[in-house]
Amino acid sequence: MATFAVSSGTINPLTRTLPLAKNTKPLSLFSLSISLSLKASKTPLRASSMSYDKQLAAAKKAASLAARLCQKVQKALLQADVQSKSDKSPVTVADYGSQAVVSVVLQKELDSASFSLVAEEDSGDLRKEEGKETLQRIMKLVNETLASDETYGNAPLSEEDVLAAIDSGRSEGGPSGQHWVLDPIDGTKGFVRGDQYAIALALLDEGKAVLGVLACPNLPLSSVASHNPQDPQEKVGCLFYAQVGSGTYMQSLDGSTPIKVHVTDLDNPEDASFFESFEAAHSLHDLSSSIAKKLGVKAPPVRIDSQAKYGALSRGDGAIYLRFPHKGYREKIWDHAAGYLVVAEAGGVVSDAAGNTLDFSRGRYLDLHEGIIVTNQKLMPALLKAVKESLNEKSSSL
Ligand SMILES: Nc1ncnc2c1ncn2[C@@H]1O[C@H](COP(=O)(O)OS(=O)(=O)O)[C@@H](OP(=O)(O)O)[C@H]1O
Ligand SMILES: [Mg+2]
Ligand SMILES: [Mg+2]
Ligand SMILES: [Mg+2]
Repeated sequence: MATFAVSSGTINPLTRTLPLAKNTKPLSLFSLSISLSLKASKTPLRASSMSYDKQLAAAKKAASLAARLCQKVQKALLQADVQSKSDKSPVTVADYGSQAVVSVVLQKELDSASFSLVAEEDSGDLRKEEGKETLQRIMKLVNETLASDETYGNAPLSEEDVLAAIDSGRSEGGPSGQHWVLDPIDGTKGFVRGDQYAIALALLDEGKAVLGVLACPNLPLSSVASHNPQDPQEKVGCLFYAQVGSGTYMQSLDGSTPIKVHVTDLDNPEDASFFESFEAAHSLHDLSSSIAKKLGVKAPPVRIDSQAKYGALSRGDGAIYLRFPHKGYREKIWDHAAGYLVVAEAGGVVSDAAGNTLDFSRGRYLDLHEGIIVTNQKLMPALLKAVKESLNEKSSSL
């Protein structure tokens, strides 16, 4: 079979063929949820007194398997794999496949009776006549991925199971109970370009983020500041994870010993570097550069896709992340919940442009003031001041 080279941010598709699933015997997700519901716990526990170790292990497994699926697709990416959703944003077989894998793994590993998932994708387009072929491909990918883990080897999912797994992400979330929050591929544009993307999974308990897992298959294990994309020896593939009150850890996606990570302790903004969206349509680059100038930041912006920015910042690759969407854009909780906890547990601060902490308890949207800013505790006061001044200048120039 032909192979693909993914190097220096470009993808060369050489084949349209993906391997067939090893197993074809269908297992209904319904029967799966019945058997798992018998294990459901009836005792609600409060966020502050809980350990989330079991959920964390399940989330790491789910995100790592989803990353495996995404890596396979990114290596073989075809234009035909990229569809446009009704809001014109791209979606690929990997976005759907990743969402299905995470949903199935979480339900298999944990109590499925109380399972609630707030996730980006839904199966609407896949249920249409023209979505049939794509659905077939997603089902094969999902089954191949699950079969690659020995625990799930013998029970392939049917098309209906895959559709149901994707649609389990329709929860509205909210302030009570536990809700998983998933972006199956954050940075789909980066994914399609062959650049950075992340599988971002968080758990909310009573409206607060208590777990955050970020799988970043293309992020170098060493700092992005010293990253050399020409170096074939350079290792990539990071898994960041955080549990409330327990710090943030990073390991390689192929399973190295985890190391505890911290945001930078820099206190001079002149020495800081800052991250922003790769896509200018997603964040006002002019505004970020005006803020950076006020702070005296000398380094040029580091533009990378997705919540990989939160991961990179949590280990001190850069000191500041600025995100100012164009007017009218409403942020979604899955674009920030996991990244928020990864940074907060590494000692960083994430707020809106007015200094308010992010509120994930209000449903699928994040309602906030103007934008999102992220840095360490020492730099935050100066950053807030620069943000306020730049926003005032911007509004008085309109
Ligand atoms: N107009 C607009 N403004 C702001 N943000 C938008 C906009 N459109 C999309 N999105 C969301 O941006 C997510 C990608 O995150 P980033 O901006 O960090 O990455 S990127 O550099 O743009 O690729 C991206 O996440 P994914 O859809 O999961 O890729 C979107 O949720
Ligand atoms: Mg999207
Ligand atoms: Mg996203
Ligand atoms: Mg996405």
